[in-house]
Amino acid sequence: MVKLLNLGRRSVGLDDGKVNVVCSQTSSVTLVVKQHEHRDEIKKRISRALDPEGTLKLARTSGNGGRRSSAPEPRRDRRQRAGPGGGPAASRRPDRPEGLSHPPLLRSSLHQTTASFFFLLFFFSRLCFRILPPSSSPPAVPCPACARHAFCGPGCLSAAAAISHTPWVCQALSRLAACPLLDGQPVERHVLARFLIAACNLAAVSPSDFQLLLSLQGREAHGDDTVAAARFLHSLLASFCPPPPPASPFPQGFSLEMIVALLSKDKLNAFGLMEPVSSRDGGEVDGERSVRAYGIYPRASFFNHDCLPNACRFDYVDSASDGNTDIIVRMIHDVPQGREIRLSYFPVNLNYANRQRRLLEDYGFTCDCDRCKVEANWSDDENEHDDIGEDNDGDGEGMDEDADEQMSRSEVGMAEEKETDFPHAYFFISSGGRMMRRKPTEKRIWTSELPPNCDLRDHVGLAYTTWLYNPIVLWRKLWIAEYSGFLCQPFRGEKN
Ligand SMILES: C[S@@+](CC[C@H](N)C(=O)[O-])C[C@H]1O[C@@H](n2cnc3c(N)ncnc32)[C@H](O)[C@@H]1O
Repeated sequence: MVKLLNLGRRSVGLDDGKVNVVCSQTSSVTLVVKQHEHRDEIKKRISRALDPEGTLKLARTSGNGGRRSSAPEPRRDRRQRAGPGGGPAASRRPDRPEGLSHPPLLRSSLHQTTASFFFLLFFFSRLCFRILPPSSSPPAVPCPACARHAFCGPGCLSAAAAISHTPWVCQALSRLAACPLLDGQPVERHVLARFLIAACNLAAVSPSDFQLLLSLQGREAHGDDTVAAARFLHSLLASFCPPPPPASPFPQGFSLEMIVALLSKDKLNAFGLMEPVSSRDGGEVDGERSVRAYGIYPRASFFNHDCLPNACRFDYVDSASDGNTDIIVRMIHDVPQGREIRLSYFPVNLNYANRQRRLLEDYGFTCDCDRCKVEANWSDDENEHDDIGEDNDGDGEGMDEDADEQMSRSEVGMAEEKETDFPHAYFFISSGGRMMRRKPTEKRIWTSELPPNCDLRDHVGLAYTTWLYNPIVLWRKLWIAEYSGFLCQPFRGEKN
């Protein structure tokens, strides 16, 4: 499920000629799904994906069309280690058991799609992906059939048995674990094999959700790596996988073409859910954080990328509340009416060259966002300082979370001198170069007083929860200063 919250002060309006997914429940959010291509296909996809009861409507913009909301990023934090995607009422997966029900916010209007499926875990519960308790009570509940996979409780186990850890999946994963063909293969291929098992299961358990998965962007393999991986996985599945479940529309298993398409969809659309910041024994995770699971959120996959995004997504996988695998997309700042809402597919601190390379390799496009237009003209030296520390993947490892506080006044001054280079930006900082670029009108960004009665604990907590991989943390301090008004708005009771 995708929750969309606008914490800004103005509602976001609509714009003629764009496809908008509109939520009639939240009154203050509109996300414009701006398709770069395949406009008609996207419209069809959206109408297929939405609630036929009409709580969500596909709306053509009509002037001031009221206040709406919609959904699509993948934060496309796909196979990134450490550091980096509601469905049709007609195709719901079985009701989730007590404790795993849908969250109250948008509950009735943004149904969790059954096509949000996940894979991969070690110390995490197989269905909800919460971290498992070390050995204390309540104990983790192992799968009675394979004992390899554990769940955080009986409810989680029984839901998984009907959805994602069906007897077929259980058998397939057990065979996969014992399959010598995977020895010595990169982790990526292990993960992709699990993804294909999950997809094969989805096709049998929920054919309509599988169709939804197929409707996501991505058909062809970008690059030789994907083709080679697809060939390998095709023969791997054929040799070790049990025959597809009887209900499967693919009685012979996936064809090579289907595998290529699925890998491509995964590559373009999967969101990574990161390991917690703390390890299981309570200490800090040493070194890189890994991804604990990937999820494909069909609606969230409508988000396009921007290197200076105006929204970001959060997850709260270890929270005790229901819907812990929901993605929450929050506006970073107010945006003018009609502006497309975009996320960054990776941490924003990557420099121009690395961003372009990654977008081309992973997502198949060249970015010409406003930030890229500006940075394309920067000298190599300027761009070099843009990545965080030594970590060229930009996942933020080792970053001092208070780096932004440490910027000296002279550095602020230097940044001010350059601000005309970057007129559209609210702010952008990089801890490597300790540079800050500010919106020209915000002269007192560092000294703004927070309004009285402003309880920042939740907000700071949110930022901390995700600081290693979420761009917003880079901006946390600035954000608080500049947008203290919106930070003071209540979170409407949802607790994550
Ligand atoms: C997850 S999809 C985003 C939604 C997609 N536009 C759709 O219609 O489903 C990712 C793909 O969208 C396109 N895309 C996303 N952001 C873009 C951008 N800033 N410029 C050009 N294409 C972009 C690329 O083709 C990318 O591989």
